[in-house]
Amino acid sequence: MDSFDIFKKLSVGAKFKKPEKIATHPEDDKSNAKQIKVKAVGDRIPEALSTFDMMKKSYSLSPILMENLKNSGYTVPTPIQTQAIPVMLQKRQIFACAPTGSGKTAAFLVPIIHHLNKPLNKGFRALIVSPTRELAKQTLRECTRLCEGIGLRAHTFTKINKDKEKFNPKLAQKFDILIATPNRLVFLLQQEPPAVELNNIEWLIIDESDKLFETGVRGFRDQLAIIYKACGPNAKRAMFSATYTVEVAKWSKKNLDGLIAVTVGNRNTTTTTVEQDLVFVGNEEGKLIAMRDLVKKGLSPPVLIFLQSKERAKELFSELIYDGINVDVIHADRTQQQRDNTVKAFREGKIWVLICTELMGRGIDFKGVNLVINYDFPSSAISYIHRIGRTGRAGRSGKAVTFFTNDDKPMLRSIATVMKDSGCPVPDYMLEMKRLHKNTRRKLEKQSIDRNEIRTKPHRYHKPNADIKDPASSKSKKESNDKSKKVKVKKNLVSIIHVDQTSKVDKKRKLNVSKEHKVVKKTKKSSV
Ligand SMILES: Nc1ncnc2c1ncn2[C@@H]1O[C@H](COP(=O)(O)OP(=O)(O)OP(=O)(O)O)[C@@H](O)[C@H]1O
Repeated sequence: MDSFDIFKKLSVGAKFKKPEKIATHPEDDKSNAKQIKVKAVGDRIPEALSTFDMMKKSYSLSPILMENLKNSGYTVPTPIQTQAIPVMLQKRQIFACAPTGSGKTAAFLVPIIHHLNKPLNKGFRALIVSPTRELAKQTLRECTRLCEGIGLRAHTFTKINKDKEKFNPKLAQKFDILIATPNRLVFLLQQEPPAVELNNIEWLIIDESDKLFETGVRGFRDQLAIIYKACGPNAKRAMFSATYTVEVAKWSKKNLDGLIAVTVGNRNTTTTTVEQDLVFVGNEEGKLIAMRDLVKKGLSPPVLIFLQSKERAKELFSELIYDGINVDVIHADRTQQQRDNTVKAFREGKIWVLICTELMGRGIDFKGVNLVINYDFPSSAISYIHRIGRTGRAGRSGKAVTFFTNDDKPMLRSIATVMKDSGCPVPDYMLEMKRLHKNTRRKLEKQSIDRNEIRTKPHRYHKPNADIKDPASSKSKKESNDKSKKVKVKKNLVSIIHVDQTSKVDKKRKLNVSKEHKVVKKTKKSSV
C-alpha cells in the first residue's frame, strides 16, 4: 500500500465525477448550446444574435471587424455574446452575468469598437476597468487583435512612476480605449494637474464588477466612485461578471437608466465542463502528501495551484521546486516584470505548474489549463467559481481538485452547494451541514485561516541526535533513493518522513530557491 492509499483509507472525504458535459460554446455542440438559458430583463430587449452575420445586416458592423472576429476563431457567438452584443450595439446600459470562460470580453469589446468607429485624436473615449494588471493586459491583447486595421488604439498603464512622469492628457490623444486597474487610474486622476482625463469617455465597462464593488482593504468601491465622477454623467455603463451579487444588481437597477440585465445559465454556478473533486486531507501535512501523490500519478500540464496568501505560495513553491517540478510562482511580492515573465512563460508552456494566489483567480484566460488545484480551500463560493473557472474555458473540458481539512468545514457547505447547483453529485452530509448566518459567513470570508507552514517535516518521533538508519539502505541504491520518503501511520495520523535527507534537503533548497523566491517565515498577515 503506498502513501496515498493509506491516506485515502484514513480520509473520510469523497471524490466525485460529474455525470455529463454541456458545451458552453455553440460550435462544440450545437444541440447543447441551445439548452443554455439566456435570460434578459428590461424594456424593449433587442433581438438576440443567432450568427455574427446578423450584426452586419442589422447594425452595419464594419467588414474589418467581422474579419477580425473570424481571424480570432470566433465563428458563432457564445450565449452571452448573442444577447449582450445587440444590447450594447443599441447603446443600452447592461448588467451581464455569464459563466467563466464564456466570451464576455468580446461581448463588450465588439460593440465599443463598433461605436468608436475610427480614431478621432481626442483621447480616451472608452474605459475598461479591470481588477488586476494581468487581466488588463490580457484585455488589451484581445482589444488590439479586434481593432486591427480599424486604426483604434488601446492603452494600459505600465510602471507607476513612469506614468507619473510621462503620461499626460496630450499623450493620451493618440489613444481611444483605456484599460486600467482602479488603483493606477485613481493615482493618475489625483495628480495635480490630473495625468489622465476622462471627460470624453462614452463607454465605461466594469469587468469583474462584483469584485470591484467589494468594500475592503483595497477600497475598490471608493476608487470606482472617483472614476465614475471623472467620466461624467453621459458615459454609458456596462457591468460584466461571472458571479452575481445582489449588491451590484441593485446598484445597477437604481443607477443605470434603461438597464437590461442579461444572465446566462444559473446564477453563481461553475462552468459545466469542469469535473470537480473534493478531497479531505486531514491536515496540512496531508495536503503535501496529496499534492505529491497527484504529481506521482502524473499531472497533465498546464496546472494552476491556488493558495490563500503569498507567504504560503512561496512555501509551496520551495517544496515543489525541490521535487524537481517545472514550477513557478506568481504573487503580489514579485515585480511587474517578474509577473509578466511568469505569465508569458506559462502561456508558452515553458512552465508547467503555476502556483498563484487570488491575484490570478479572476478573468485570466490561459488556454487549455487542464487542472486547477485548490491547495488552500477558497474563502468563498464566489472565489471557488472564479478559481476553477481558469480551466474548462471556451467549451473545453477541465478538472478541479479542492483539498480540505477540518479547519475548512465551516465553509464546506457553500462550496458543496455550488458543486451541486452545477450538476455535480455531493454527499448529503455536506449539504446538511449547518448553514452559516450571513454575517458569520461574511466574517469568515474576510479572515484567512491560520494554517501551519507548508514544509516537509522530519518525523515527530525522530530523536534529534539518534543514528537513524534508512530502512531502505539494505536495498539497491536506486531503490533506496526512490524510497527516501517513508510513511508511518500512528493513531490516525499520516506523516511523511525524509528519513536521512533532512539537512541535505535544506541545503539543496537554499541552492535551488533564488533570492526573490526565498521563503518568508509564516506570518499571520495574509495577502495575495
Ligand atoms: N465566439 C467565440 N467563439 C470561440 N471562442 C471564443 C468566442 N468568444 C470568446 N472566445 C474565447 O473564449 C475564451 C474565454 O473568453 P473570455 O476570456 O472573454 O471569457 P470570460 O467570460 O471573460 O471569462 P472570465 O469570467 O473567467 O473572465 C477566450 O480564449 C476567447 O478567445
